[in-house]
Amino acid sequence: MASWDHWVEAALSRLASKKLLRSTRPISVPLPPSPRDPPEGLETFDGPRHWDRSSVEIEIEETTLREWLNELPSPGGEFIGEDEKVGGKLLLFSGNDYLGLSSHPAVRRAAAKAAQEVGMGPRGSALICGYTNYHRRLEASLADLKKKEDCLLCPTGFAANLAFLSALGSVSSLLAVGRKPSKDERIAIFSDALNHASIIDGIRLAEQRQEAEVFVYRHCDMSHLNALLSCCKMEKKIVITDSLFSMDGDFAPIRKLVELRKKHGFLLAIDDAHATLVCGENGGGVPEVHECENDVDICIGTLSKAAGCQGGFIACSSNKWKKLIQSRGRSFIFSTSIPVPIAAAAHAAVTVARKEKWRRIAIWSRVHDFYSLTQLNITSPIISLIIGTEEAALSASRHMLKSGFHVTAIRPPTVPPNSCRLRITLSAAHTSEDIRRLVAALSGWIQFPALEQNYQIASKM
Ligand SMILES: Cc1ncc(COP(=O)(O)O)c(C=O)c1O
Repeated sequence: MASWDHWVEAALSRLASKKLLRSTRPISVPLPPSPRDPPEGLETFDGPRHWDRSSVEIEIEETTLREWLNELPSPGGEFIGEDEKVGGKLLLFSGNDYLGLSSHPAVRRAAAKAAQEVGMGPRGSALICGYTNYHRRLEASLADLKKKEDCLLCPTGFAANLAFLSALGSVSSLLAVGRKPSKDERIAIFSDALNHASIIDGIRLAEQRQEAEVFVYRHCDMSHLNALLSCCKMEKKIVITDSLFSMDGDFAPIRKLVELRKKHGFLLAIDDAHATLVCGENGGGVPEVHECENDVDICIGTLSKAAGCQGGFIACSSNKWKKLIQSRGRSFIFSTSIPVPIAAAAHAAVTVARKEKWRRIAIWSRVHDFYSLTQLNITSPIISLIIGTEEAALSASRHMLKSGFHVTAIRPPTVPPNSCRLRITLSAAHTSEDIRRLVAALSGWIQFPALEQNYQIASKM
């Protein structure tokens, strides 16, 4: 990484000489006198409580349910008849609040307290007036969680990927003083074929500005990646991948990526959006599971999933990257930073998630429950049941809705045509009984290996 250090340093000094080096301006928010003392400290619990259910139970009116059902195009055009009984409660299996933290008292209290004290600020981008101690504290806790030198908050996870990739591209422009970078001077970006849309858009931005050349490797195919890297004569290489793929629920082969990094000397950036707080003893994500935090240079994440809040972040191996991104990351610079109550709530969520380890144990037990009942080869709380055509996936989703489950059909452009699917997400707030009922409802639609096996055993008896 010595050469990357050198290139980033050179890019920073170019920025400084052009008076374009930016830094955030922490501000303190004056506190109005409080009518009564807020509860001391941060409250944590040793197991699920009644409020946890509110993150997976939703209620909708019968008319709304009917509207939902009728909105879905169906070949038969059928709708629920007047005499059909439809419960107004649905069990949610499509959210990303993996640990159920969005309803945690400490998270809600932190948001409410900050809103009472400060209001909804921050009224500007982080470079103008939208950067407070609340933001700084959250950045520090995320840097610590990810074992990185520093961290930069962004308005969303989507914005975080855009900011990182636009800043990355700027390295080649900044170094090619006063002209477009030649092909060899550009950044060679190697990207998994199933990376998240925000990575794709960030790459497109860099490509369009003629700052990068893009090499898309087949999904998780390390031989293909190795071959592409071996053929590439460009100097500034980076590999970027989702760590846990949002639509397929499989993991990137992180150990093999680390081996390839050693061999080819590229910069390794991962989008740990779905694994942060879900994977690893402390919730540090995929790098913590594989004890390779030091081999991952940039770890991007979001606070909108397991943290149950909102906002994105970029944890960087060195503060130089943070300086570069905050000076060149367009979606960071030109967007209002997250509101103070959200920053306060997210900080509480990260703290709670680290302390309440039972939540990680619970979600992985639900993954195991689902596996035991179906024998499907699943590896994470994201379960992708590929159905095929759009019509079939919509019918399956409608069937689940009628059975009391909110499970969405995922269609193009999110996934390729004819690989439409039901995407099921599990949460620590689900119970084993929820999973049993879910599988029973799904089995009216999908043939599971375990049920097939049971059927075969039963028919032989
Ligand atoms: C892998 C991945 N990265 C980034 C994002 C964007 O996160 P956010 O919702 O915070 O914009 C998502 C959200 O769907 C995602 O799945």
